[in-house]
Amino acid sequence: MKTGIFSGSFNPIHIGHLALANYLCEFAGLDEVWFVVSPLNPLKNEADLLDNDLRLEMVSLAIGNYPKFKASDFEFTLPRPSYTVQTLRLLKDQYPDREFHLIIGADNWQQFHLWKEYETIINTTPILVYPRPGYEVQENKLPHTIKVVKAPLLDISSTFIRQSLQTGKDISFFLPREVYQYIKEKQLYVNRY
Ligand SMILES: Nc1ncnc2c1ncn2[C@@H]1O[C@H](COP(=O)(O)OP(=O)(O)OP(=O)(O)O)[C@@H](O)[C@H]1O
Ligand SMILES: O=C(O)c1ccc[n+]([C@@H]2O[C@H](COP(=O)([O-])O)[C@@H](O)[C@H]2O)c1
Repeated sequence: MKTGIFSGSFNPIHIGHLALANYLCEFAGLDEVWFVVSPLNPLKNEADLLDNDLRLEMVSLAIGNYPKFKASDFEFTLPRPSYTVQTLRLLKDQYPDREFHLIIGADNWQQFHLWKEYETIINTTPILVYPRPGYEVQENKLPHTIKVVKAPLLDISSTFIRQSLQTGKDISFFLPREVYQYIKEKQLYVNRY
């Protein structure tokens, strides 16, 4: 079983994340993708981060009943900040029947040398890098465990979503309908950022 680990802040999840994960399952050989919601990215500021449970709930709403996706709270009980090397270690211990592949965007790949024990991750886990406009990946210099995914590019970010919501834009087509409704009902991302 090839399982993609897509860990992230997902603050909130948007169609860019979902389309990429969908592509990886249907066209790039993954059997499933787990969206692992991170309590705290070690390199990000906590100030603009919504509660873990709210972000997880939005991921659950977003994936609906597509059988290859799973919303995961695996990192909720781990120490903070959320170090991926530790997450992968524990995942491999607890799910020895799975072959884990780490999914990251090119923005994260550019900063990968700042990640805790990044060399261990490179040596022990295949990585799928998703190109993002503005973040160049030099494919000819990559270690053999790292593959660049030729998925269609959707140049949107959670930052764009948060800022648009805060300024009152109707961006309902950038998020799954259920997530957009949830954000509106709970009035998330209104008075912050
Ligand atoms: N449009 C996108 N399509 C596919 N993957 C994305 C996209 N945006 C971000 N990612 C990747 O998804 C993972 C989780 O991203 P994250 O939750 O930080 O989203 P983000 O949109 O980059 O958020 P923010 O703008 O708050 O930094 C990261 O590896 C990131 O590179
Ligand atoms: O392990 C690290 O040192 C590390 C450094 C930066 C980011 N990460 C992880 O990378 C994932 C993507 O983060 P984000 O905020 O871009 O969605 C998230 O799961 C973070 O915990 C991990």
